[in-house]
Amino acid sequence: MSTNLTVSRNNKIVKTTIQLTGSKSECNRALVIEALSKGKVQVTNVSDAADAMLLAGILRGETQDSETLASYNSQPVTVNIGPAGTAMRFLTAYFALQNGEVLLTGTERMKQRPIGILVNALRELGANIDYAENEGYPPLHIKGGFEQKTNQITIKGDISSQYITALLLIANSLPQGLELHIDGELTSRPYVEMTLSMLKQAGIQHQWNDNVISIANQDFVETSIWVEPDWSAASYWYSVAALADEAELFLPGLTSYSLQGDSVITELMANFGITSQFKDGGVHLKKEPKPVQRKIFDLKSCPDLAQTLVVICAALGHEATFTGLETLKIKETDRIAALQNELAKMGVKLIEKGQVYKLDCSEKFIPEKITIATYEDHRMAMAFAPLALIIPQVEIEEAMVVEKSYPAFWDDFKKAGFEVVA
Ligand SMILES: O=C(O)C1=C[C@@H](OP(=O)(O)O)[C@@H](O)[C@H](O)C1
Ligand SMILES: C=C(OP(=O)(O)O)C(=O)O
Repeated sequence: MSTNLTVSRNNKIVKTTIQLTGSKSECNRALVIEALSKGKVQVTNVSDAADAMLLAGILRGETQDSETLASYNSQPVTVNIGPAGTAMRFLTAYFALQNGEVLLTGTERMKQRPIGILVNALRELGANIDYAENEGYPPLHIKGGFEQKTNQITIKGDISSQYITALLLIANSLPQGLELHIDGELTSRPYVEMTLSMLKQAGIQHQWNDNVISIANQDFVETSIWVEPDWSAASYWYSVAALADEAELFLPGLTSYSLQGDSVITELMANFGITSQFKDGGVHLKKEPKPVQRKIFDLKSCPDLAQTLVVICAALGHEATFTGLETLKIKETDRIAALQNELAKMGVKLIEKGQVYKLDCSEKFIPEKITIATYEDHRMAMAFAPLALIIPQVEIEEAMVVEKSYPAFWDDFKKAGFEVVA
C-alpha cells in the first residue's frame, strides 16, 4: 500500500469507454441477502471492490476465517473486516443472528467509527454483543443466536443509514419481524430505499409509513440479483469530463433507473455542462461548456459524491456552498479535514460555518506539482486524480487505496490517456 503515483497528461481531450465494476453498496446488500436466504438468492456481477470481495469471502465461506466459521461453536472466531464500514455494520446484525461466537474487528480507523446506535438497537432486540475495547466502537464480541424480546425499535436516523440497513436486512429473518421507528431526520435516505428495493427483489415485502418501516417475518423467494455498475465510481469520470476541454465518455451498464442514489451525479453535473445520454446499454457523457450557475449543493442524500463535487468546484474556481456534509467526519477519514488540508495546497479554503460549508477560491493558484495525501480514503485519491487535467503533475500518496471500491481505477486512468507513473 505504499506506492505513490504521479498522474499527468498532455492533451485535454478525453474520449474513451470505461467498464466500471459492480456497485459496492448493492453488492454488500446482495451478499447478505444471499447468505440469509440459504441458497434461494444468488448474486451475479459481484463487485471487484475490495470491501465487497472481503464480505463475499466471509459470507460465502471462501476465506480461511469462514472455513473456521463453519465449524465454530465454542470459541470466538476473529473476523477482520479491514476498512469496510458498511460490511462492519451489516455483519454486526448478521452475526448477532447466527449461532456461534465472533470477534468482529477492523482497521485502527474502524475502531474509531461509531457503532453504538446499532449495537443498542440489536441489544434491545435481544442480541448479545459486548465491546472488546472501547464502549460504542469496534471490535465487537458477538455471541450469536438470541431470543427476540421485542419487534419495536427506535433508532436515530441522522448519524448513518448503514445502521438502519443492517437491521432491515435481518428483519424478515427475525421470528417477530421488525417495526423500525426512525428518530430525527434520515440521512443518506437513498441507501435505505436501495435496501428495501433489493429485499423486494428477493421477495421481502415492507411498509414504510412516515418514519416507521415494518417488515414481517417472511421467506425469501428464489431469485438472482444482478449488481449494477457503481455510480459513485462513475462520478470520477464526470469529474474528468468537467475538467477536460473536450470529453466523450461511455460507461456501459449504467441505467437511469438505478437503485443507487449516487446516480444523481447526472443531475449535479448537468450544472457543469456534462450531458448524460442513456443509450447503447449505458450512459454517454459529453461536455458542452457553459458557465456554472448553481451555487448551493445539498449532499445529504449522496455523501459519497461530496469529495468529487468539492474538488471539481475548487478546480474550476466555482465558489459553491455545500450542505448535508455532517456524516463525512466519521467515514474512512474525517473527510472535511482531509479536503481542507489538501485543497489548501492550491490555495482553496473550505470554510465551515455551522452546517454550511463554503468554498473560498480567492487565493487559488495552480502549482506545477501537487502532492495529495489520501488518509486511507479511496475517495480522496479518486476525487483529486482528475486535477491532472489542470495541474501538470498530481502525485497521489498511497495510491492503491482505491482498491476499496474501484481496484481498476489507475488502469482505467491510463486507458483514458493519463500518464500514471510510480
Ligand atoms: O449503505 C451503504 O451502502 C452506504 C451508505 C452511506 O453511509 P452513511 O449512511 O453512513 O452515510 C455511504 O456513505 C456508504 O459509502 C455506503
Ligand atoms: C463511506 C464509505 O464506505 P464505508 O462506510 O463502507 O467504509 C465510502 O465508500 O465512501
